[in-house]
Amino acid sequence: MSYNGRYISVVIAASGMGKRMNADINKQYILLKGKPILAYTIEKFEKNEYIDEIIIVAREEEKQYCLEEVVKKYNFSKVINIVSGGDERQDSVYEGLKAVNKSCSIVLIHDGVRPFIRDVDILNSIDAAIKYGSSVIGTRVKDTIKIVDRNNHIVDTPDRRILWAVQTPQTFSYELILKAYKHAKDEGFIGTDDSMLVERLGHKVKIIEGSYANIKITTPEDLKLAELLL
Ligand SMILES: Nc1ccn([C@@H]2O[C@H](COP(=O)(O)OP(=O)(O)OP(=O)(O)O)[C@@H](O)[C@H]2O)c(=O)n1
Ligand SMILES: C[C@](O)(CO)[C@H](O)COP(=O)(O)O
Repeated sequence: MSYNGRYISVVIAASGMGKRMNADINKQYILLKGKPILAYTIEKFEKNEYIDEIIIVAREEEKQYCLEEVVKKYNFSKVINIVSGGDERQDSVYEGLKAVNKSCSIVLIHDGVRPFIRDVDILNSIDAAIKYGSSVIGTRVKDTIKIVDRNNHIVDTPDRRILWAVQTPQTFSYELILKAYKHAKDEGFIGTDDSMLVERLGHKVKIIEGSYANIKITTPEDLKLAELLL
């Protein structure tokens, strides 16, 4: 364990309510081939030799379920803490970041509902975060993207060669991401990913090309795709 003497932590955000999934249970606990989505996700980091610890962020009322039905059931020994999340993903991740080990040097932030992350992407994101201070896994946009106005009239067609769709993990020097989260909190800024908070500090974030299979399970169609990918 550990990467060239650096202590590597992972914060897995699993405190959402899955409104777009519209299922009976929160989507991170939906079973795929009998196993919760969240368990597939944790397993990727549990088995990665460079990861030292995993912090799960769960809804307060689901913490016990998460402990019994995911962490204990699948013997995840690297999960050292399950902390309560907040209203927004950003609030949840912040709680996770505050709970990492004091020795943490690099932290990966990952969505609990992205179970198809590959080992190579985890490794590349750690390498890039060590080199540049921050990294984000993403893919080149395949479609042509349009910018539209309030009436859904197209106002611009940006050059596709400079467009990327970003995923997680988003990986940072611990000191930098904590500073970015504190800054965003002080300013009342809510971003849609972690990188935005670091970008706001004026820091350049490195994009690493990942895989289109690293989907975020969001809507019912994604469950069908996930079953195929398994
Ligand atoms: N307050 C929140 C909201 C989201 N998440 C987590 O962030 C990840 C990505 O968010 P998303 O796919 O948007 O999940 P939900 O918020 O659950 O979905 P929805 O927006 O459809 O309600 C998920 O693993 C989710 O559990 C979180 O930890 N805390
Ligand atoms: C962080 C993220 O995974 C990047 O794609 C995503 O922004 C989180 O969830 P969202 O609520 O669907 O934006």
